[in-house]
Amino acid sequence: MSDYIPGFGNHVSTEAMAGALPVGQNAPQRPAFGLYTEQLSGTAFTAPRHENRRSWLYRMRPTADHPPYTRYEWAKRFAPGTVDQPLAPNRLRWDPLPLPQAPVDLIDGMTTMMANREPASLEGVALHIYAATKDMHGRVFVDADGELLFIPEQGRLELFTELGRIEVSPGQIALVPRGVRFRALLPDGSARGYVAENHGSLFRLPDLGPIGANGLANPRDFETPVAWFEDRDDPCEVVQKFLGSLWTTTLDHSPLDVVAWHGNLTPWRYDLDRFNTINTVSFDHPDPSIFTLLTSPSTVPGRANADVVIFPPRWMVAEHSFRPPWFHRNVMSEAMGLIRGAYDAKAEGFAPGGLSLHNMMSGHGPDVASWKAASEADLAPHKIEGTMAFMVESCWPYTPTAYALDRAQPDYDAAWADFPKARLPG
Ligand SMILES: O=C(O)Cc1cc(O)ccc1O
Ligand SMILES: [Fe+2]
Repeated sequence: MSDYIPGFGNHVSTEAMAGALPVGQNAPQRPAFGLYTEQLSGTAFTAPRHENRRSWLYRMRPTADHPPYTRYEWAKRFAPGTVDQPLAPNRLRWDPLPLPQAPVDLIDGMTTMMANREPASLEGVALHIYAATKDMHGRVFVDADGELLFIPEQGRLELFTELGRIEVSPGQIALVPRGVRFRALLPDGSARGYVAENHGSLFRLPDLGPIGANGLANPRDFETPVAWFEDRDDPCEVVQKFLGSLWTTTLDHSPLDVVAWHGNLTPWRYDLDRFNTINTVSFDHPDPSIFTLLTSPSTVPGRANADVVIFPPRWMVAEHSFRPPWFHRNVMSEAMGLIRGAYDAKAEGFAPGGLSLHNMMSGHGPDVASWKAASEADLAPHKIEGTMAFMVESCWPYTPTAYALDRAQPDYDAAWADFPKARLPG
């Protein structure tokens, strides 16, 4: 569908028409072909160089030329705000959302499940689930509140963005930067998956520390699309998420009209099967930070605004150890989803497309069946196959939306009921 340029955070130069990209400067007096120059900033102008992200866009019309936005009255489950009554410290889990019966596109098929902080604080993360059955026609979406990490679970997405076209399948993820307009098509007729909306510092690859220079998600496996544009003079609605609400305006042309661009603020996709999973070859279950794919640091060193962690197929070889996740209480808050297969800490009730929330300090870990099986297992090397779970772990506790809270599984606590009591000697 598109050509891609390998690498994470690289300074990319790409043009869909020869001669569109200025050479040796960003803002020529008269850009080629009468194009308009626009800088799109993902970090403050003055961010340290190694964190600074921006791209220069050369487009057929300036983004500035648009009528006023008014409230978008549809997509009632998208960004409705979270519940405002005190939140009980309960563990929560959700069954997958059904695909809509009627034709619904990605925008109207979005359900916000939980969020923390406010977008205006430039911190926090929201988790949405999309379930869509129709291409976006005659409209685009743009998120001023954060970058969007798409985690498909069913069906491919074609993301036609201002900076190029990305096809992403279940088992891959894709990122659309804050402020980049895009249209989503569903080549398989329907699609379902998760979106992590990051209001905080931009996702980056984690430091590897003693792991060394290689491992986990390797930079070369991220793919950025080459420039692509459409020259369309028919009406195009722009739906924008801004400060937690949805807004709409209509242009008389497609804003996907960027003929060339250069910079390091880019969309990308990544195949989760490329993740170089690292784990114990001796004993005990390492902290799940060993599986960090992306991190959005907070202002406190080592305490992430959001870590995106995956649990891929892997060999389990730990000796004399309880191999699945241990029981734990975490100062960080954990939202989890499942892309395929089963998760090794939950024998039942956590289905692909489902979601769970273990907020700050809530006791959780293996359910009774997983605990029993792992406690009695023969500890021969064993490969966990056909699975892909993920976690968006945040230092900020999540609050569900009213829609999500109403639909949480009623019996999730039963996952940890009826553990036999320890038998002390004497
Ligand atoms: O709760 C979970 O299932 C996520 C998780 C996985 C793991 O391997 C260790 C700790 C942890 O929170
Ligand atoms: Fe956990």
